[in-house]
Amino acid sequence: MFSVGASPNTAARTSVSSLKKTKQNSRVKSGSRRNVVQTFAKKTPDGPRVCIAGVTGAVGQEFLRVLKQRDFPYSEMKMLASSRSAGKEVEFDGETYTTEELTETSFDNMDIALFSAGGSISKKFGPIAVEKGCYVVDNSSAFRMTEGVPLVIPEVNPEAMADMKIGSGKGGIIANPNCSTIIALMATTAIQRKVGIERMVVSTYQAASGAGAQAMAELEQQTRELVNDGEVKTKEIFPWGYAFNLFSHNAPMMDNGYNEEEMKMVKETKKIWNTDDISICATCIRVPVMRAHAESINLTLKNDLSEEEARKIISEFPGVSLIDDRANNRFPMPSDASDQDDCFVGRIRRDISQKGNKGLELFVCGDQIRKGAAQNAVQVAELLL
Ligand SMILES: NC(=O)C1=CN([C@@H]2O[C@H](COP(=O)(O)OP(=O)(O)OC[C@H]3O[C@@H](n4cnc5c(N)ncnc54)[C@H](OP(=O)(O)O)[C@@H]3O)[C@@H](O)[C@H]2O)C=CC1
Ligand SMILES: N[C@@H](CC(=O)OP(=O)(O)O)C(=O)O
Repeated sequence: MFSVGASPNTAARTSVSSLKKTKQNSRVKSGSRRNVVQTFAKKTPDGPRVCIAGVTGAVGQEFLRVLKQRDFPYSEMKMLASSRSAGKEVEFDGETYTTEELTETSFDNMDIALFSAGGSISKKFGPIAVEKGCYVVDNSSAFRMTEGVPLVIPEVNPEAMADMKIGSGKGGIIANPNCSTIIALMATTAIQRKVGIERMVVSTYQAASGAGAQAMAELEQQTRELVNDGEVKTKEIFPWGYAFNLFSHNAPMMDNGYNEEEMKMVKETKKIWNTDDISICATCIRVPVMRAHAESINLTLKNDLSEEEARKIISEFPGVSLIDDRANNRFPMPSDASDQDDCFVGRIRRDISQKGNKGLELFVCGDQIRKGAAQNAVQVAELLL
């Protein structure tokens, strides 16, 4: 077993896997499966011109933090949101920017547009940006299943966008996968590569951040109300109480009894792994956690894999750290993953309900706004450089 440090936060950062790979500021090179550290300048005349559509939202704000933390090179930065936010000041990298209303001319002379303003905005403005020669990294689900649009987790399938580079004279759309999908595949891709996965059953425990900044504020408000007044009074985002409660994911329900979030996990996994030869089902639940998702994953493998080998290959995967300390009953928690780049995996064990060494159970936590959204998108943008 792997031991972890005394405090939860130390524990989160202490992992066997940290020895063999880079952490903060690591970059994944196209065509490579390992993180490679590179040093980029920040504001630099030959950097790309970057705009952020949805900068005032939970993901948009995280874009700014991630761009800065990863020293993303840029020559110009433009902040875009709805007309409600036009004129709002945004601080980035020591400069003050005025938020502009997103319009058709917003993408003139831009190289990269990071979109996180919802699917309808992406559908309307994504193609306009591309027409103007801009690369769109889209956080919404608008184009994820569109043929020809790469759906990329840089640690998993950078090759899907290998021919997309700034300076090529054309633009394009790259879709950022659904956050629950990203986190699940960070935990399981090493296993898929090594022995193949026949069946994957996922149960998620999803944070408020996945429903946006207002849902996070409502969870905080309801918690205060429950503690101070004994009842939930504010129900603007969800029709039921969220604090001290949990409920089936709020994505629209489909005819087959699964909701859209669950079906995204099924379809997106197949596209990212480029295979139909896998059975997947998911149950997605919203829990009263602020920003990191957790997922319990049950696998049926195509070939035998021991628990020890599984632990080894998962720990070696870039962007993954282990917290798997049975002696102290210490496994990944959302508080470990919040604000962290890595996804944390633990509870790696044989599924005793399956014969031989073909059944595996594991648990993963990842920050929904970070690796589940903004960080993954910025890593994708790095592949464009
Ligand atoms: N895995 C992933 O890739 C994830 C993707 N997402 C995607 O990102 C989107 C945003 O999520 P999140 O940040 O949590 O949501 P928020 O509700 O926190 O923010 C929404 C953002 O979109 C902007 N916006 C809304 N309407 C318009 C408009 N008409 N024109 C321009 N901008 C507009 C808002 O601007 P204003 O403040 O002015 O209203 C705000 O900046 C989601 O809808 C989803 O599509 C989210 C989480 C994970
Ligand atoms: N998956 C997010 C919501 C979201 O934004 O999903 P998508 O990017 O697939 O629309 C959640 O936790 O609810």
